[in-house]
Amino acid sequence: MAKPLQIEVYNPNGKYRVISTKPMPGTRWINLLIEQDCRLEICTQKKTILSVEDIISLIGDKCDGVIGQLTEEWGETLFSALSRAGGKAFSNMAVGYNNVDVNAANKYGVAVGNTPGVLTETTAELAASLSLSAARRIVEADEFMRIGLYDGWLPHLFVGNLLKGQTVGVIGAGRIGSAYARMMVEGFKMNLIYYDLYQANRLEKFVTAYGQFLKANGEQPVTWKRASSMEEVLREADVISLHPILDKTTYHLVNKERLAMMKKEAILVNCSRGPVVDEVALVEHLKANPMFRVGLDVFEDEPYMKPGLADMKNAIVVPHIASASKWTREGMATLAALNVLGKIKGYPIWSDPNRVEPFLDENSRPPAACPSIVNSKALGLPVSKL
Ligand SMILES: NC(=O)C1=CN([C@@H]2O[C@H](COP(=O)(O)OP(=O)(O)OC[C@H]3O[C@@H](n4cnc5c(N)ncnc54)[C@H](O)[C@@H]3O)[C@@H](O)[C@H]2O)C=CC1
Ligand SMILES: O=C(O)C(=O)CO
Repeated sequence: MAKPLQIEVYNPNGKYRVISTKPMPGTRWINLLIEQDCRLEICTQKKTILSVEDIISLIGDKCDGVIGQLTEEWGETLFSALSRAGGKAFSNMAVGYNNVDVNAANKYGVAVGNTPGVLTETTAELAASLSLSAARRIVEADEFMRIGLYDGWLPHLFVGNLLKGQTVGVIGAGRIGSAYARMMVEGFKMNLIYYDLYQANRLEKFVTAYGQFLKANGEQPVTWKRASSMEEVLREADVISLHPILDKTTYHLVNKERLAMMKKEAILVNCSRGPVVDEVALVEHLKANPMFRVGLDVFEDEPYMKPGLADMKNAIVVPHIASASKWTREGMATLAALNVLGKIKGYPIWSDPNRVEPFLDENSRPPAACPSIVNSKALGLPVSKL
């Protein structure tokens, strides 16, 4: 038999057994669970990505709920194991849940939680950082300094792109895409073109009002346009940031043909999910177009990069850290724990998963509701009247 995974146990006599497959930042989430009669077991095994077998061994014979991670494959096998152990609650510590087979969860009556809202600005800030770093070649220049190549100011040294007055393109103007668009429009006075299946009304109103403000102050107003196709964004924008969910419709959304439509000196940023971009095609495109730059937080075969990507000077690569601010990560842990706790306690579902502040206030008790359950309708779960 395989050796049991290392765990840390809180409140051993608690009535409900809750597993967290990873230690998570902060202590509020731990306290909220143990105050509500949960025995909490946190897997502390030194293994970054747990296998399905590892998680089955953690679930064991009795488990009321699991807080899991986006690196885990939550499908038929795990939901049936959780259901056999009496569990009806699972939450990803993430907003994206492409690692979860929601149909399988529905089949076993397991509620699936996620953590929207708390990571919107933090993730958008990383996309903005990558955009700026790529435009101004900050990583290349930093490396140049460190290896002692700087021997004096030169007119051509690390010349990059000015953002002001250029066009920012957003594909997927939901929570994060809209927050990023506002940062780039307001911060750098870029014009906006976006593509989404739905109209981003609030974003359009914001850019209109900001354009009027600039005009009233004698400055060039910013503009917005909702593109009728993704290709229109690719052709027109100077900086393009990808923020859709990952599903069948967005797999390899950016492929060889679409890369070829982009401007030769364009910047592409991906803080959504790796498979939204065909990474092999991207490496070829970067090789053929040295002035084209990318900023990547996510990769097609995480944690690996496709061959050649790491050698490209026109690529900035960071290890899936877009939501990694202390406030956000602690908030994500709290929301994930409250999703599981709420389902165990039979609480209703919070009516607006984007309005998460009441759950995050450290100085008051969180509402008696599950903050965000993605399959609440399919499971017929009641909605909170709060
Ligand atoms: N790199 C990181 O650490 C993080 C990555 N993410 C990723 O970002 C994604 C988006 O998060 P949110 O903005 O909170 O979600 P959201 O649901 O608010 O926004 C997603 C948007 O994509 C649009 N969309 C869906 N299919 C599309 C298509 N085929 N073409 C164009 N647009 C399409 C939707 O209409 C929606 O407006 C998450 O699902 C997750 O995968 C989120 C947080 C952190
Ligand atoms: O929340 C998500 O979807 C992430 O990728 C990590 O924050």
